[in-house]
Parts: sequence; structure tokens; C-alpha cells
Amino acid sequence: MEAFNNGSRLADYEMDGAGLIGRGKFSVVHRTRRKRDNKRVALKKIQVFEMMDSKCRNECLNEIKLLQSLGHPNIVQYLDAFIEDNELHVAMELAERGDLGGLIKRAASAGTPLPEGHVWEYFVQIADALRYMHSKRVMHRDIKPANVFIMDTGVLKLGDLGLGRYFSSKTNMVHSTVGTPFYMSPECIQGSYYDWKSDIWSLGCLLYELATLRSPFFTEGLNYYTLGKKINKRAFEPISGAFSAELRGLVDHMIQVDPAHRLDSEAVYAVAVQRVGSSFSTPGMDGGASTGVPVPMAS
Ligand SMILES: Nc1ncnc2c1ncn2[C@@H]1O[C@H](COP(=O)(O)OP(=O)(O)OP(=O)(O)O)[C@@H](O)[C@H]1O
Repeated sequence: MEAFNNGSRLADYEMDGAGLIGRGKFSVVHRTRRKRDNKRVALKKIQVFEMMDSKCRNECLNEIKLLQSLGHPNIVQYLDAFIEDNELHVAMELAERGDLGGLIKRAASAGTPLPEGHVWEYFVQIADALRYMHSKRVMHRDIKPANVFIMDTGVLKLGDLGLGRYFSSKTNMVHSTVGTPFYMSPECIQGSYYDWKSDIWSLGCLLYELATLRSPFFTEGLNYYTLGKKINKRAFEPISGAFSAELRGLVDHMIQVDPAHRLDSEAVYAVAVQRVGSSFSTPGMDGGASTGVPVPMAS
């Protein structure tokens, strides 16, 4: 048992219903109840933990402690973490209504674009979460629709924070990057470095996808090399003129090849919150920037 362990055990949680929510490359997530207060939580088991060397394990555990200390209405809260059976278990707030990737996919297959007011209402919550993370000196490193979770209240929360790089390879390079290639910034594609502004590139891709229902650099048949070329040239289809100049302009100021030319997370949030306050606004649950619009249920 490592010092990190705060006494929690797997036995403190029981499966809720069918249990399994889904699997990732190195992880499996279950729907559980915490016995002491009957709270419904998502319990993520990370399977490759035992394959990491002790330095990497310690870095990872320290990062989890940092992530546990974050508290924001639009960030999936890490509740607990412990090691048992040589595997790492992380308990988090449970998102009952899936993720933004699913919502975008359903809108795309129905051929129904999201109204611009909804795009801003969704986006401002993610921008708020990211500016908070950056103010705490934490990078996300894997912003994408599938990592934005939908709570039963309709509030959106940014999840899957920053840990992926510990599990992406057994050779844990200091500057290793992970990310969905479609949202990867030019500097990451080139393998140079990960920067605060790399999160902004990905956030720009996410705003583009909310508006167009497709990723800016997606086309059929791309491989890593051809995708990289498109990204380096920022070769994407313009967003329809049906969307406001402000939305198109904000995307343009985030998807910039030179990180120095991208807005920072405070500036992005400032634009978004102004738009939510404008005539595009759809009433949120309680009128604040972090409340969310009612989100259609997954069918
Ligand atoms: N807090 C949560 N509440 C509800 N569902 C969650 C939560 N966290 C993750 N999930 C879901 O659990 C499944 C597995 O997630 P996980 O983070 O392990 O991998 P992934 O992100 O899907 O894949 P990858 O390993 O490629 O990053 C996904 O369907 C994800 O949406």
C-alpha cells in the first residue's frame, strides 16, 4: 500500500445496475455507488499502472493529487484515488448523459445543426473550465468533444484531465504528448512541445466542430502524415456565413499555427461570455455562465 492511499478500498464501492460504462485504451469505467453516502460515482480502473516505473507512478500520483485539488462547476471532480491489486482506481463525478461527442454525432446524423445560441452556451462552459485550469497552472492536453461530459442537469463538465500522457507509452518522455490527432496542434504534430496554447488550438477545433458538426481537419482517408500537412497549413473549410462573424473570428484566433498568435484562455472566455450575454443567449438553468442549456437526451 503506498503513502498516496488514503484508506479507500474497492470494497467501499458497489456496482450500480449493469455497472460497465465503457472502456478506453488503458482503462475501464464502471457506474458505482459509494457505500458511505450512497453517492453515484464513476470508478475508473487504470490497467497499465503496474507497467510504469516508480518515478512515473509517483509523478502520476502527484498529478492526481493536483487534479483532486481542482474545484470548478464545469470540471469533472476527482473524488478519490487509490491503488489496489496493483491497479490505480480513480473515483469521479458520474456524468449521466454521455458526452459532447455523442451529442454532436446525433445532431450530425439528424442533419440538424446546433443553433448558435446553444453553441455559445456549451462553449462558454468549456472555456470557463479551461481558463480555471490554466489559472491553476494545469494543462488539459486532450480537449475533444468526447472529454466534455454531460451531467443530468444538462451542465457540461470537462473531464479526462491531463493523465493520458502517463499511460500513452511505457517510455514516459518528459514532453510526451497525447491527443486525438484531429485536434492536435502543429507543435504537437511536429513533436516539439506541449504548451498552454496547444490547449487553445484544440479548444478552437472544438468550437469549430460545435458549429459545423465535423472536425476542421477531418476528411476521409487521411493518414497521420497527410493530416499533419493539413494541420500545419491550417487547411480547413470556412464556417458557414450563417454563423456570426464573432464565432468565426474566435475560431480564427484560436486555430493559428503560431502559438503566440493564439488567444489565451482568459481572452477566449471573455469573448464567449459576452456572446452568451448577447441576443444569442438561450436561458440557462439558473442564468449563470456555468449552467448549461437543456441538452437533448441520448436516444
Ligand atoms: N466521469 C464519467 N462519467 C460517466 N462516464 C464516463 C466518465 N469518465 C469516463 N466515462 C466514459 O467511460 C468510457 C471509458 O472512458 P475512458 O476515459 O476510460 O477512455 P476513453 O477516453 O473513452 O478512451 P481513451 O483511452 O482512448 O482516452 C467512455 O465511454 C467515457 O465516456
